[in-house]
Amino acid sequence: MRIFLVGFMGCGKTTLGRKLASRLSVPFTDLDKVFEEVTGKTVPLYFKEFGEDAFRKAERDVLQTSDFPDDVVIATGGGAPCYYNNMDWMNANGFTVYISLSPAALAKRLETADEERPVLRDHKGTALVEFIAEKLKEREPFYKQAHLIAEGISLSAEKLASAIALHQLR
Ligand SMILES: Nc1ncnc2c1ncn2[C@@H]1O[C@H](COP(=O)(O)OP(=O)(O)O)[C@@H](O)[C@H]1O
Ligand SMILES: O=C(O)C1=C[C@@H](OP(=O)(O)O)[C@@H](O)[C@H](O)C1
Ligand SMILES: [Mg+2]
Repeated sequence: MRIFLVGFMGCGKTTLGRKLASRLSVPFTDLDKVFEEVTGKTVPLYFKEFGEDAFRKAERDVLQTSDFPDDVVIATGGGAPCYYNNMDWMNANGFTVYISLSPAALAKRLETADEERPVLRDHKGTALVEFIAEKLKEREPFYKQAHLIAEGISLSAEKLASAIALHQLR
């Protein structure tokens, strides 16, 4: 099965995706990493040089022209489902899982995360929570189109694997 993990920055797509893939004994792919391989630039550098609109176009092309294996776990970038027809495309080309987390929980993780996320700019503290809450409101209608919604607090790869297996049996 081709599993796409979607959700806001910091919900754990990359971290959990790697563990889930290992648990299912399938390869793991991170869309941000594929993006960097294809374009030859890191995501923050691409943002800086070409801006967000160009990044979204390139991200769509990378997603929709990648030759993903049939069995794979793919961690997407937090904005990917919300631009162009990417969410429909993922729903048609795999099984999608939204890892859902509250703005406060996301902020707690993102405040300390060292990976550079240009979309967050330099928001910190309560401004960060407010920024996330606003952005999540815009993005959640897309995330919620996923085949499965998983609560991200204390979510393990084992729990996620079981939830996916259960959903497949329905
Ligand atoms: N289950 C978890 N509990 C606590 N912190 C986590 C958990 N999963 C990820 N993190 C931390 O949150 C940050 C963002 O995780 P990451 O996997 O990069 O999220 P995403 O790919 O969704 O943006 C990282 O610093 C990571 O160590
Ligand atoms: O939410 C976003 O708009 C983005 C999320 C990032 O991925 P993560 O969700 O893995 O941080 C990365 O694609 C880029 O910085 C933009
Ligand atoms: Mg990630």
